[in-house]
Amino acid sequence: MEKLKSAVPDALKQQISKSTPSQLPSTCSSLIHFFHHLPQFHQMIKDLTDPSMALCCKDRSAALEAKLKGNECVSKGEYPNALLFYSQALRLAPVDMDDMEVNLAALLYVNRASTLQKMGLLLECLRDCSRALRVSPHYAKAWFRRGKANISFGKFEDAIRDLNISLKAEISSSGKRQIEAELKIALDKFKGMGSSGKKTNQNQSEVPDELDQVKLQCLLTTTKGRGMFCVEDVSEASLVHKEDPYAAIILKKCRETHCHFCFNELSADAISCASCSIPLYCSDQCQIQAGGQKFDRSSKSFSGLEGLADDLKNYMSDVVLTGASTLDTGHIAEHRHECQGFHWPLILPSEVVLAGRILVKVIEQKRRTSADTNLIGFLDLSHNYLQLPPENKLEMHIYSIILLHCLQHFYRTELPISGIMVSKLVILLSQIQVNSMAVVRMQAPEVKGPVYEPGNALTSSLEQVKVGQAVYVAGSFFNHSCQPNIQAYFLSRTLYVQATEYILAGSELELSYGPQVGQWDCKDRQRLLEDRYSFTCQCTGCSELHVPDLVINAYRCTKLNCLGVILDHTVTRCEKRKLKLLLDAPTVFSSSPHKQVEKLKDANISEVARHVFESDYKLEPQHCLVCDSYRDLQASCAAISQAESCYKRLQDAIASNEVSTNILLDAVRCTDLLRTTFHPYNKRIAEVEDNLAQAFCLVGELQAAIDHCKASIQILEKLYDANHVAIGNELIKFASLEILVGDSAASSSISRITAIFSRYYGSHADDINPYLRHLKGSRDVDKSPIVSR
Ligand SMILES: C[S@@+](CC[C@H](N)C(=O)[O-])C[C@H]1O[C@@H](n2cnc3c(N)ncnc32)[C@H](O)[C@@H]1O
Repeated sequence: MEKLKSAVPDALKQQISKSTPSQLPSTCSSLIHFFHHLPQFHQMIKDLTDPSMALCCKDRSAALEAKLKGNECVSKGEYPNALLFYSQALRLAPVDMDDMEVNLAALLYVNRASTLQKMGLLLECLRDCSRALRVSPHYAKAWFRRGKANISFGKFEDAIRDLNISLKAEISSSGKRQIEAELKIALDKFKGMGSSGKKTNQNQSEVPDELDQVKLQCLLTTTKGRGMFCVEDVSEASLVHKEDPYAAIILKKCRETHCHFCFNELSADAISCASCSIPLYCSDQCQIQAGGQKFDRSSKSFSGLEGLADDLKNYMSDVVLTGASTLDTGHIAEHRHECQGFHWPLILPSEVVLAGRILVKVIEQKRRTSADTNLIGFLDLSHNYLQLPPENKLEMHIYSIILLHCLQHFYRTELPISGIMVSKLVILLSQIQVNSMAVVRMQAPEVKGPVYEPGNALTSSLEQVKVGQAVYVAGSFFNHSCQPNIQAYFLSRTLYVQATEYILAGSELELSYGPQVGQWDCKDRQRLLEDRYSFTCQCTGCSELHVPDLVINAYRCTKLNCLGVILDHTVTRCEKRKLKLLLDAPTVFSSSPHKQVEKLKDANISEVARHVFESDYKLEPQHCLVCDSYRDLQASCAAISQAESCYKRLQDAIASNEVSTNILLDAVRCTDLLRTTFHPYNKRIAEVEDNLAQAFCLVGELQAAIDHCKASIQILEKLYDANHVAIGNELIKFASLEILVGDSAASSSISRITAIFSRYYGSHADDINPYLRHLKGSRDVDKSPIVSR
């Protein structure tokens, strides 16, 4: 990329850096023309699209090597390693490898199934047996393994059928003897169990999602372009929107750990694409929907075994043909055009590959509806092309031309390489920047046992991890607010949007694109939104004076018992801008400064910044906003920086689980300094209290841990609404500690957490945050305290 960039002549670079959307067809044409005569460019496209050079090819000898390693691990009893090697072999095995006694894929599935069974993963074992049978329906060992798995499952009727088919398919007499012995076990158990061993319905009943009848309208706003509004009142905690992505892609860092279709964590029996070694899926269903090819030849060539009774023949075809369907799922196969021995999807950035998926979907949809194939205007979404830095504009041009060349290897003449087409891709890339959402999962903490056992207290913060990136068409019309009234979350790759408060008819529904009031101060939120999305936030949280923005980074007044805030220059500048906005055009905003004081009396704004409204709206840095006392912030910062190095030592000690008494005592001492320098509601104090709670928990001083955790929550309650999810997350740690000391108050903490999480995630709260289920489970267990209070 860097080489291509530097090869572009300066004059063309200049043109591109200054280009507007309407000039794009011309700048794109010029760059196409330049690359057309550049051998380096053609070499790059060849490298990305030549199947003989692809890194993603199947590899017979590597598959066999991995299989051998798997076998060695099994013989040493190293089952988790064996699992890894068999999965790797399956990923690399060519689908039609029939030059061995048994098809290699079928053999590998059975080997993996037997390993899974040894690891106690019966469902996974059963699925792998069925996959082996879909490739090789007459494979006696696969039926045998399936029979054994069904015995372990207690499904004796199925086990008897599996073993009878295995017996018919097996040719060696020693093999037959082994099967007969297993069959006897199954028959005995079936008789012994009576009806409880009868076939059970494996399908888990799924609770349908209830989408409340919330009517939404997309309307033009005065400051933020289009936005989503509700037509009627929306009650708190109701689901207002649910949508599957137009296109989605897994992030590179999650390729080996998460399903490439649904983005859930991969199961032990993950499956791979039949034609390339890149995507991994958690289930056959995900693989079908993604459009990758399956190890599945049975539907074409299935024939029952000679002399088999009719009911066994039917059973056999049920097992072999289930999941083999090439049923139209309604999904556009998002992997198919990336799976022809090309390895560009592996190399290009995720958002470029995502743009390819969107373009392909547009083409396929137009094909299905026989619409005009002139692909003018892919998606009607906003973009930020004009605001992009020059460097990004050039990169987008180059990537769009590369992507189009790569896609041409699949679509040939259907995708002409023209200035117009490339310009549309450039716009698509900037639409993706503004509109795509990060699909996130709550990182589940490793919980090895009940919460009331030491070591299972959750004192570190729950982290959200980004697993995918997706574009939702209607979801793209929700604007951002730093004080959102809705929350977005994801199950599988589906977007859910839920109201977190009562919303009056005609109001705008706004979610947070990341930053929120209480999390960062106004200038930091604005900076992030400018950098990432190229807009200046116009939300109410960034337009009105309020307590969290005033206190979050504030210093303490030097006068005893005064709660007024002292601000530094940067925060003062930002708050002054808000004040000026209000004074210049109070009618644009919901309330005038005076009214705001009235409105915010409950929120104690006068307690921390009365002066602003009493003395001509004066806001001076380094002076208390209640009593005007002066604080030398340079000296305060110098003192705080010493304390910070002490906290750094504490954090390192927590990370390595080596908290010494000295480090802990130093940190406690420094916290006293922090409390005399920072405003009592300053977020840094909350963070430090949280660290101290974690450290005290690690050294087993649970009461001290509880006290510090509580102190942290009390500060957060000044920064966020009391029912905010950030408080819920902290309360999880608090309840976890309460349980550990046997405090019966844990029960009410858990009730509060449950209420908060239902407000944000409705009936999906436990799925979104698995630790919550764990915590709730503990409430029902009567345990005496491990440490008495
Ligand atoms: C995902 S789109 C939302 C829909 C968009 N308003 C439209 O007309 O298509 C994001 C874009 O909306 C605008 N936007 C969203 N929230 C905003 C806010 N709080 N302040 C200003 N502009 C905002 C920005 O232009 C941003 O790039």
